[in-house]
Amino acid sequence: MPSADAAEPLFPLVIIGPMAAGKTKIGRRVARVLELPFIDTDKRIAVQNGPISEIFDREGEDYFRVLEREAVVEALAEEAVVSLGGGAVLHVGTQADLAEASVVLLTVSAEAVQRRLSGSGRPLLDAESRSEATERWQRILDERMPVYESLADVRFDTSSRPIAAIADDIVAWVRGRS
Ligand SMILES: Nc1ncnc2c1ncn2[C@@H]1O[C@H](COP(=O)(O)OP(=O)(O)OP(=O)(O)O)[C@@H](O)[C@H]1O
Ligand SMILES: O=C(O)C1=C[C@@H](O)[C@@H](O)[C@H](O)C1
Ligand SMILES: [Mg+2]
Repeated sequence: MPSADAAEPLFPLVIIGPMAAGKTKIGRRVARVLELPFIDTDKRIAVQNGPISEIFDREGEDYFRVLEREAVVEALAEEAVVSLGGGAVLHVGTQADLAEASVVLLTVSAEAVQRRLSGSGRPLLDAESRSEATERWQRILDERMPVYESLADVRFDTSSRPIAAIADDIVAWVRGRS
């Protein structure tokens, strides 16, 4: 993981990590505390194109990734807190763009995530049971973790602490860099 460099621009502040790590909830709170706009790329895609699960069903994952890349490019041009979809970091262009941003990785244990995985529009985790969804989540995480780690400037685990406390830690980290 690269070390913090005070000369780097602070914003956008980008939140990455696996599904249900808390990117949306924690990112929104960080933005509120920093008095910055908040952008969630999944939410933007859904507002413009309909629910993500329907995009996957209708057009397939590759089409979703094209929409996602467009949403990421647009979001990263803004001085904002930006939460990315879990797989957005797979795009090589996004990987290059994140080298210029402040990147926070949120992690979560499989035990904690299992409690968070209700049947809520995550097409890659569609499964008969919560335990099967958690197994899928773990397999996807194992594949992506090296990418997340290579892009992150700092990481916070969300398994066992309240959203507000984690958001405060992120804000303190950001303020410590400026
Ligand atoms: N620190 C936490 N402690 C307990 N529950 C949490 C915590 N952070 C997030 N959650 C809960 O986990 C669920 C997923 O959070 P959130 O939607 O923010 O995750 P995400 O990383 O944006 O997931 P997605 O893959 O859907 O984009 C929500 O129900 C949220 O309330
Ligand atoms: O991890 C992923 O690949 C995904 C995560 C979600 O945030 C959504 O972007 C979508 O369901 C795909
Ligand atoms: Mg989210």
